[in-house]
Amino acid sequence: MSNTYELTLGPLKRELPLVKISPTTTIASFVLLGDAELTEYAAQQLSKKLNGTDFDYLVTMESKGIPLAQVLSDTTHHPHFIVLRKSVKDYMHAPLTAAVHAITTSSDQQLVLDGADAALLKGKRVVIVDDVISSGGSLNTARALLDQAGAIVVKQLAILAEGNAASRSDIDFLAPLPLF
Ligand SMILES: O=P(O)(O)OC[C@H]1O[C@H](OP(=O)(O)OP(=O)(O)O)[C@H](O)[C@@H]1O
Ligand SMILES: Nc1ncnc2[nH]cnc12
Repeated sequence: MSNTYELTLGPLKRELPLVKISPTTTIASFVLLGDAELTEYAAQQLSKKLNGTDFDYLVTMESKGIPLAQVLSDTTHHPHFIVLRKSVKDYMHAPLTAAVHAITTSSDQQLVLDGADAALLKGKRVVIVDDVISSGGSLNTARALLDQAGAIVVKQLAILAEGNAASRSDIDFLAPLPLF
């Protein structure tokens, strides 16, 4: 078996390294951080999926979602977006926290919504955006925090839907990504 998977996204091609993450699962590692060209292209394409969607804020998750949300924010003229962090910081005020299980991380993790951001999101229409949706664990936890804040999730976007996520009808994405 080759040790990379060729991802094609419109005119762009990337060789993703295959990485065994458990005895039964190998992923094609998609690390968006640092790939400005792909981030820009993906944001342009995802913005088309938001045509006609009325929303107040984009919400993403630390860390690989951040550059994508930044560019998408610019493209869609929504200058302020919200980041769910992976740890509590001393500068946060009354943060909301929830446990998260993502396919890439076996240890315990959490997602954190700063209380100031939670107050901002109350009653607001939000779009969740991430680089990859796989098990859906991160998305579920993000939704739980947004529910707690009283936000209304109107769309869920990702560049790639990995494994079974590609057959979900409640997310919009640009390409499937196989598991191996
Ligand atoms: O659907 P899931 O199984 O939850 O997987 C998707 C999540 O996994 C990745 O983040 P990761 O946990 O690798 O963290 P990072 O972005 O900080 O690298 C990705 O950016 C998603 O947030
Ligand atoms: N294939 C992948 N590469 C990087 N991060 C991921 N998170 C979930 N699936 C991933």
